[in-house]
This record gives sequence, structure tokens and C-alpha cells, in this order.
Amino acid sequence: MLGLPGGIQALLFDLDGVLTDTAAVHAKAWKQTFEDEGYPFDIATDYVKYVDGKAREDGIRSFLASRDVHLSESEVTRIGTVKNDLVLRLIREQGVEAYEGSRRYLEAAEQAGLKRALVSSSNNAEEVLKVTGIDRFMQERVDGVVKSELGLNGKPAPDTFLEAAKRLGVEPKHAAVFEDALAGVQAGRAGDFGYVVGVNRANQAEALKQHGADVVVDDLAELL
Ligand SMILES: O=P(O)(O)OC[C@H]1O[C@@H](O)[C@H](O)[C@@H](O)[C@@H]1O
Repeated sequence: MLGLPGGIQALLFDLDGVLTDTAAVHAKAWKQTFEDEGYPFDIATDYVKYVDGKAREDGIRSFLASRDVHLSESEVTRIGTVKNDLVLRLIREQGVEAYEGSRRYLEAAEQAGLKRALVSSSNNAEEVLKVTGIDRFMQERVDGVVKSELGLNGKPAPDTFLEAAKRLGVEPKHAAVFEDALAGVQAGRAGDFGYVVGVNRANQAEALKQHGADVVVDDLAELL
């Protein structure tokens, strides 16, 4: 059913890059922020490897550590705030769209009676879900805000996905993870989920497989 193996009862969706076209906006905002701070930043390598899919401050620390730069908590927070102001401005200027294939997939999942949760590292997930109208498909949401409240480890740790499966009352082996980030498919693999779908939005199908995807698609409509 829906391109999934038998026994899957719940679907755990990442947001940016899986359901909405916001991954590229985050990448652009990170590039401008780091470069304004004096750190050259390449989206195809640095964003994908160190920042994509991770919680805001984990991404900053991870990228700067790759340059052997280690800043204080307050500096990391400051950079994160600059980037967040920028990403919100870009989102408001450019608008946000849900991918048509993802919307169709969510509708099919609802009709098939599969449970659905959103699992995003972003603190802006609730707003993006509402603006695109896809909040109505989600029975649970474990986002950056919930992660901080509960003190969960961020992706690539599996904790946020495990929390979502628990909230839906489904064992990990009966849940499928949908992710476009390397840190995200890694989290799906680390949590022993029943199936990990890699969504290839950045020409990295092979890397998604290597980091834990069972299957890689360019768009969720391929699974319908
Ligand atoms: O800064 P936010 O909105 O809380 O988002 C945190 C991260 O959320 C992830 O979904 C994005 O892939 C990252 O690019 C982003 O940095």
C-alpha cells in the first residue's frame, strides 16, 4: 500500500524539503548568514553535510566545528537568531508551497487510514504547516519547540521520531520515516523504523541510501 511494505501503520514526515519547498529557503538563509559572519559556505557540500535536517544550533556548531571554530553559547544563539530573522523574511517575501505530490500522498494516506505525524527540527514548523494548510493531515507534531521542551536529542539521533511513534501508539517497526536530509534518514535507520523513504531534492540519491534510506524517490507521488 502506498509503496510501503506490509505492516506499516504510521507515517512520520519531515517538513522542510519533504512536504514543503522550504529546504532551499533555509539553505539560502544559512549561506548568507555564515558568509556575513566571514565563513564561506557551500550549499552542495556544507549545508547537506553539516546543517540540513539538524536543530538550528546543532547545525551551527557542526558546520563551525568542521572549520575548527568553537564559539560560546551566546554567539551560537546570536547567529541562529540572525539566520531565523532572515529565513522568516524570505518565507514571507517568497511564500511557501506544499509539494503537490506530497499533498496527494497525504490525502491517500488519510484515506487508507494510516496514522500521520510531523517530525521536524524546525521551530517554525507550526507556522509553515498552517500557511500551507497541511496541518489538517497531522495527528501529532514533534518539532523543534517540542524537542526543546522535552530535552530530546535532535536528528541524526532517532529521539524525535521515536517520540512521534509513541504518541501515535505505534512501534517503530510499524512506522515509516520520510526524509530528505542525510541526518534525517540516519535518524530513521538509528531508530530501527520499519521503512525509511529518502526524498531526493538535492541530487543526492546515493548518499541518502548510504545514510539509511531503504528506497529513494524524487517525489512522493512516485509511491502512489
Ligand atoms: O531554525 P529552525 O526554523 O528552527 O530550523 C532548524 C532546521 O530545520 C530543518 O528542518 C532544516 O532542514 C534546517 O535547515 C534548519 O536549520
